[in-house]
Amino acid sequence: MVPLLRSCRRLIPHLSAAAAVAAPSSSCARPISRSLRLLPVVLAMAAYSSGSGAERRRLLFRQLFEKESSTYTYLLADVGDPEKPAVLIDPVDRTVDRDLNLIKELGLKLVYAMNTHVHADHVTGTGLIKTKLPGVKSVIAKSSKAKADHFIEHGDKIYFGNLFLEVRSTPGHTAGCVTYVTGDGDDQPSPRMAFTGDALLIRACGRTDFQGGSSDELYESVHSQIFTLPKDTLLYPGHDYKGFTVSTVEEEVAYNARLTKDKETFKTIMDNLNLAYPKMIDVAVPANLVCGIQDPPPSSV
Ligand SMILES: N[C@@H](CCC(=O)N[C@@H](CSS)C(=O)NCC(=O)O)C(=O)O
Repeated sequence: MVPLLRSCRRLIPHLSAAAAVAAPSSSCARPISRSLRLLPVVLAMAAYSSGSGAERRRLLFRQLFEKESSTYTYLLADVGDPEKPAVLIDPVDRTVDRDLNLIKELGLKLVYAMNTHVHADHVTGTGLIKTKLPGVKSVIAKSSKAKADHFIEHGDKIYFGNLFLEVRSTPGHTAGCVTYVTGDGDDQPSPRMAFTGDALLIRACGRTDFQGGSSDELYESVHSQIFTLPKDTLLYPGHDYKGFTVSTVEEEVAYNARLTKDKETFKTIMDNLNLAYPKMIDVAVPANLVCGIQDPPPSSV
């Protein structure tokens, strides 16, 4: 396990360890009562703005969709910080202009363009974003063996303003998959939110038949790193092919069609998915290993 503050100091050099531990929460926090938080309308709103009191207002959250690959990109920002620092999780090259335009309209400062893993079905937008906004740093797991500015490991924290994402290693769909989880603490959004990439899809999960995939490992990853989160944790997948947008730990523990089974049954299900290979796999994987930008670009070779 990596010391929790190791990468927070590494990724945000201006933030001291002490400041990271004792990130101040606003004195004008007005907590929502527990009973109010149980009302369905408030739960529905949590998909767009998570947390209680000041922490809820600090987090700006958008779920964005790329329809050709059915990929979700997530935008999170700390709008309680004067600079409004933001992160993008799993941007797609085709929708980079849409995402950067939104970031500009909202007055955010994009700090990190992050991937949950080396995608096989689309080209990541992280390299293109870096060419358009040179200050932005790309982030991916060290275990992915891909190129990026920052390599994260299990237990690392990625700060944007006073908010942070905790890194949980969730291999199985690919060897280098991670899940990003909003911070645990009174000054962090509640309920927590987990960005699962392709480890966990709503009522399903990522396939395990290439890129170092392993159904055994995926089962362990989801059960140990995602299903152990608080049951009200909001789960945001990397894709959805059925029209779902968000789930919770409680829902998936009860209803996930694959991961509610015992491990041997799960492995049999995964061995018999019989899915066609992603159409773009031969282009996407080599491109994503170098942040989506090939050097020199394919057209000039
Ligand atoms: N048809 C799509 C690829 C669909 C696919 O294989 N999706 C992956 C995630 S992207 S590698 C997956 O894990 N699916 C699990 C499932 O149960 O569908 C294309 O050709 O791009």
